[in-house]
Amino acid sequence: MKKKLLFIYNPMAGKSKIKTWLSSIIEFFVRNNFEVVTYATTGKKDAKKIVLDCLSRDNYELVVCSGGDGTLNEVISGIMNIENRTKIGYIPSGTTNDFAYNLKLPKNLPKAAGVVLSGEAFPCDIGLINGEYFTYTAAFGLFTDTSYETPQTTKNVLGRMAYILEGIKRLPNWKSYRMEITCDDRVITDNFIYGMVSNSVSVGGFKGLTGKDVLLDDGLFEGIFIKMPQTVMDFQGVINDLLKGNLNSEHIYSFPVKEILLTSEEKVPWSIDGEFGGEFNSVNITNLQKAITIIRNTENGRCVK
Ligand SMILES: Nc1ncnc2c1ncn2[C@@H]1O[C@H](COP(=O)(O)OP(=O)(O)OP(=O)(O)O)[C@@H](O)[C@H]1O
Repeated sequence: MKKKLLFIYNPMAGKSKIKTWLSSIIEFFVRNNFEVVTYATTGKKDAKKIVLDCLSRDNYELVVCSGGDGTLNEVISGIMNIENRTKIGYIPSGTTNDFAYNLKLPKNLPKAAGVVLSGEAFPCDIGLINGEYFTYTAAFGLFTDTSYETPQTTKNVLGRMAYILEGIKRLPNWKSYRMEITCDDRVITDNFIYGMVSNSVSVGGFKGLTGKDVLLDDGLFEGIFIKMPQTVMDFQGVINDLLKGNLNSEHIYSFPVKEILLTSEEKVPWSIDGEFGGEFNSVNITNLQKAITIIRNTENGRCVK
């Protein structure tokens, strides 16, 4: 008997590359003895709704999604609400595809489809921020709004360059947030231009920002909080620290996070997996260890181009 595979793709993600490969990817799964149920997403939260609808009606061996980090987030959020969490396969076809680096997935879409069937099932941590799930990052401050305010039409034409151009536009408008951060027995009060709780070697397309100790299943996130520079020297210090990967300095707080509380008088806008996550005075983030099973590439232990 054929096994069932639910395939959800965002036709507008990235430069719409999935449209070129759609038929051959479906044929590949069918040739490998899967009955493929396919849905194209039509807008925000659609992928989550499809997962909830389909998985409440039928049993699936695999849920495969294709799109960017936003689509993956929606699929995972749907799976997190199901009792028997189905295994997830991912074919990255978005603009940045940060999370795909962690799974060492090929950029070539048919090859990534191959990994869905040949890779290893990996239990991966998931984050919970004020009741919403995130796959790899929750962040506030400098440049985080570029990820959700860059128009999809510009991303379709320019790819990642669209984010960079939006980021440059925002450079003159630095803003800091006064926050109290409580994590384990540490309480910090300071003015921050940027903060991030993440589980990824790549954030916003930049690799290495989160340090060298990123493990996706250790029950811990990496917390990084950059203080507001007071002088030009401070500003240079922040840039130098980031370039050198020196995350524990007089300019930057960095520590592992199992659970963290951030409070502020002013409402702070958050980006969750690159999408707008809401504005909050109080944010509670928890690591849900090994909450989902996702397929990763094991071929030579590296990203295949
Ligand atoms: N048919 C559609 N038209 C427009 N937007 C859509 C459609 N389907 C889904 N979306 C929304 O598009 C948003 C962005 O999608 P996604 O993250 O997959 O691609 P991306 O932004 O190009 O890539 P990345 O997040 O890796 O930078 C998501 O919020 C998703 O809900």
